Amino acid sequence: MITMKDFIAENNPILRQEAEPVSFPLDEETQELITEMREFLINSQDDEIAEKYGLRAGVGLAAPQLGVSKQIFAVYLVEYTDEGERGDTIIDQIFINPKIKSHAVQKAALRDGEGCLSVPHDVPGFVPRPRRVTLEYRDEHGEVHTVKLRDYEAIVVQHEMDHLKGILFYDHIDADQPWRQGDDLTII
Ligand SMILES: O=CN(O)C[C@@H](CC1CCCC1)C(=O)N1NCCC[C@H]1C(=O)Nc1ccccn1
Ligand code: NI
Repeated sequence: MITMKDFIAENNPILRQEAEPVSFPLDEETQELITEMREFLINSQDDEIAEKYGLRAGVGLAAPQLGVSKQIFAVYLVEYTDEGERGDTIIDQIFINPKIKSHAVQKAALRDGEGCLSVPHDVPGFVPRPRRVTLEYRDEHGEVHTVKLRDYEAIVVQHEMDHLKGILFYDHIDADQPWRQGDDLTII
């Protein structure tokens, strides 16, 4: 199973590389990787398992974070009830060779900024991203899908897309005024 020791260090050059496209049908190794990436996200959001294995809870994971420079990321986003029970699944998906086909001009940023499982320290500041994106990707079977995402889901997917392009969230933070909220920035 994937644990935090499988994450490469923040200064590892692989995190700054452009990841390679994946060919289909997927080979055994890639299929195994994909299964493990999704499992990691599910495990990391299970309090007991996360506690037992020292996992940082994550909602998304990109292959380059594990030192694998392939255009693959996983997102596992579920709703939680007030009692912390697992609710509806919002996104449970493997994205392969993803492409942003179009995006809104309007920007959105998370109120508390972003973090990254590959960055073991806080970097404060808004991370402005297009508020809506249209994403085309292949699933693990090679099927092509196109989805429109907005707000939090759009932010998560763009954070992962950045990893495939060697970009880290703090590359987007305004160095002079990290918490500057221009009039075209929606805080969510
Ligand atoms: O590339 C992928 N990463 O670096 C994992 C990141 C991805 C998110 C960061 C901002 C948008 C996508 C991640 O998930 N986090 N960032 C570091 C610590 C918090 C954690 C997080 O937001 N956890 C979470 C959120 C909701 C439900 C469960 N867990
Ligand atoms: Ni990240």
